[in-house]
Amino acid sequence: MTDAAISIQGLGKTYKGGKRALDGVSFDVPRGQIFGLLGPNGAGKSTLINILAGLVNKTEGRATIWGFDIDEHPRNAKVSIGIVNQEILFDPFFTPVETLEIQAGLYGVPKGQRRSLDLLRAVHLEDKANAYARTLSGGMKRRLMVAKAMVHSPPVLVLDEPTAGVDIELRQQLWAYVRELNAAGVTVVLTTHYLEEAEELCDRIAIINHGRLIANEPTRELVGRAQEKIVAVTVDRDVAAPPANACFQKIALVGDRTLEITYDKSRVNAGEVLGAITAEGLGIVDVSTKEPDLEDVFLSLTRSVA
Ligand SMILES: Nc1ncnc2c1ncn2[C@@H]1O[C@H](COP(=O)(O)OP(=O)(O)OP(=O)(O)O)[C@@H](O)[C@H]1O
Repeated sequence: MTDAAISIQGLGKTYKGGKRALDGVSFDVPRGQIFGLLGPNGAGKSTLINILAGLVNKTEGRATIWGFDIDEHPRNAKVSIGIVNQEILFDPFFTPVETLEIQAGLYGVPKGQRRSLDLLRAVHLEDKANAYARTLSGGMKRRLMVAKAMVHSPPVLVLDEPTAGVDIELRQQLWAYVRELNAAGVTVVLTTHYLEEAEELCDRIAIINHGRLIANEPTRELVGRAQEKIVAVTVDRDVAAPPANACFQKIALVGDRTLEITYDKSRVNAGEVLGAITAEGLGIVDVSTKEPDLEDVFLSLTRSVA
């Protein structure tokens, strides 16, 4: 028995035809977190989620959901998780409220315990409760998919690329709802290509590339791992050409008096960089630094193991 919301050990998948989609992937999703699963297209994220959903058979390894092994206790594992897939799947001739009632029926939720209207309210679809689902916009359908995944009140919710094709306003609404669910105790796993969102939303991030896990850390530590740092230095006189120095990785003149310097923070510190400027006889008037964002980290990690 594990305390993790999801625990994956040595998970592997080789598709018929020989494609190795997952290779020895192990990680835990701690309970109560918003956990980001990132990776480039084709990295294996959907395969992993489909294994958890019981839609794809793994070839090796183990996975537990809320302590239930997906092979030994598949029913308990299944009711512990709600999954929102990339594809929008529901019958267009049912209304949202009917869609949720049918789904609750499939999960054996007794009528008295169903909360279809509450769920529709939470995803801002209460005024569409009785409209035909096929008349909903793309964003509304996606929100209905989230509500559908929550009918059996699972402790873990997985969202596979939930905001692909959703406009910014709806995306914000969806994230607000994800945060509310998480605040109410639901562990959330999401895959996304929007790195800045993962950075903003997720407590912890795992990165998969070519079927292998290449990072699994608290978001803040992951961001801190970017080694490149940029400092913009404004000096007290016009500079004709940027000075060269071994501690600069790159230097560019971005105005008559502003130099943008990229340095490797594992090798030199900001003091040495500024010292190299003053050693050129230039006075420093202003300094600003740019923190690396997740995009930088992601690119440097995926590049280094490609
Ligand atoms: N049913 C299948 N049969 C054979 N190969 C498959 C199958 N499904 C996926 N693959 C391959 O396995 C690899 C991983 O695919 P997967 O869909 O898991 O990646 P992903 O990270 O979810 O990508 P995306 O973000 O594009 O959805 C890819 O090379 C894909 O082509």
